Amino acid sequence: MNVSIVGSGYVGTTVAACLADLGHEVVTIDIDEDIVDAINNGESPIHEPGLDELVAEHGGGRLRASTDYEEILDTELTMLALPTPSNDDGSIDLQFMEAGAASIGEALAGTENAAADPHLVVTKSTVVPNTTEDRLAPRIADAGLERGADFLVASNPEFQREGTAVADFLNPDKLVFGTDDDRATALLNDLYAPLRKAADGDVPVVETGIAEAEMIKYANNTFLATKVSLINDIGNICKEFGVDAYEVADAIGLDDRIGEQFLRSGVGWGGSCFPKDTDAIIAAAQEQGYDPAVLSAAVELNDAQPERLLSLLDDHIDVSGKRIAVLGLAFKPGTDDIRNTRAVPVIEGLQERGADIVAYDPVATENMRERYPDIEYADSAAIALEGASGAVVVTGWDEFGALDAEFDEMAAPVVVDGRRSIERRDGITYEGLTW
Ligand SMILES: NC(=O)c1ccc[n+]([C@@H]2O[C@H](COP(=O)([O-])OP(=O)(O)OC[C@H]3O[C@@H](n4cnc5c(N)ncnc54)[C@H](O)[C@@H]3O)[C@@H](O)[C@H]2O)c1
Ligand SMILES: O=c1ccn([C@@H]2O[C@H](COP(=O)(O)OP(=O)(O)O[C@H]3O[C@H](CO)[C@@H](O)[C@H](O)[C@H]3O)[C@@H](O)[C@H]2O)c(=O)[nH]1
Repeated sequence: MNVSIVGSGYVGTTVAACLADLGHEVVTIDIDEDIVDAINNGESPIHEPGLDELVAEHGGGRLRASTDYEEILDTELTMLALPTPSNDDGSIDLQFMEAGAASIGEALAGTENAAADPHLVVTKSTVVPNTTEDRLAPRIADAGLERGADFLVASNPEFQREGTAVADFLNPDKLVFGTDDDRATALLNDLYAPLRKAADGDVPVVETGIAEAEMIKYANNTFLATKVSLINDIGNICKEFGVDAYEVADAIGLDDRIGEQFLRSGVGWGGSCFPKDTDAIIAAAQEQGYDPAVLSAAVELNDAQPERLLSLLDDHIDVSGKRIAVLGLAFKPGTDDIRNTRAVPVIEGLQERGADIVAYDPVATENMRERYPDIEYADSAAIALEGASGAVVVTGWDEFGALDAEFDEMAAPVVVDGRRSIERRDGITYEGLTW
């Protein structure tokens, strides 16, 4: 199939490279010329395991990039993989999606191709229910196009995670096709046929309505975010009783109804998706007159975990004027992404207390330096710990688990672990956030 993808960021580039690898001819359209040049030169514009190889193999061949929306005319379907950030009040900002939809409409309207099959426009981005229907289809139609005759719309949300995006896309738990027209469903089936054939096991396909598909994405993300907040709530209770929350989590995870994943308690969830998507669906629900109490509580609890971490440090030392090591800056291990990382409230809490911060992360230092140029960055965890009067673990990088003699170099070995990365041991004052 000939496929176009508007927006060549994390999702657009990963999906494009994987679809090219599965045999489709794919073109991505982005306003960023550096991204376009990189892809055409066979270089991945983003860091994701496995993506470099796919872009190197297909870039400039079955995978191309362009700044020109006219490219979509040679394709049967176009995916919208544009950003859906938050407005100041947490609600979804649809300006990029509406601009992209309008550009698609203008490109399609410029053709003499009225006799051809209608072009399918698929919402890949995460959008609140009814966005495709109420906000995107009308923008496409604004160019003088008729829905059903000139174009169709569908929703096909994406569930990939950062750090495992390629593997997640190629072996998904499920595919969700939100459509209101059999022709759209047929095109999505054709698009994913090679993936379903190549996947490790059976891939269930959920055929549903467009708004249902949009909501499935929010239900998925907010369920997982709330699961982490719930285990954090349970973990905070455990800490009060001197009970090990990880032993408790391992045990309840054996119950299939609970499941073992997303039960790691600690300093909370961050990243480019959970915080923004939780805020967006809460705001959208409130606009409809419904206040989602559990989701709001999940956010409130998540916002409080970094301060709990710091108050455990306060129990042992007055950090004012002291050198304090922050271990881990990325929002999770395996990425250099610092969007909504819990390291930000931790750093700001330490700054408010007058601490002298030294931060370390194996890959996210440069990103954090742009945001906080004035704090000290160490080249290794060992250097960060040297002379420090306290350390906090914010990201669960495996290498922190191997630290040992390095603690002997601290001025006062107080360690507060927000990710259960480090084992309790003699010679250090150790506090686990929930154990
Ligand atoms: N990042 C993830 O892991 C992930 C996973 C699942 C779903 N999502 C969702 O996918 C969507 C995209 O997220 P992302 O992380 O890929 O975003 P991103 O910011 O990495 O990429 C978006 C791209 O769109 C380009 N762009 C902006 N305006 C444009 C326009 N008018 N025309 C063409 N290109 C334009 C930007 O230059 C950028 O390269 C969001 O809704 C997000 O919530 C993200
Ligand atoms: O037991 C756990 C699991 C996760 N987290 C935290 O939760 C956040 C999110 O982690 P993860 O879900 O692995 O990362 P993302 O790449 O943000 O992926 C989520 O967001 C994407 C964008 O919508 C979705 O596509 C994915 O399915 C969804 O998992 C991170 O800060 C983790 O540290 C915990 O604290 N404890």
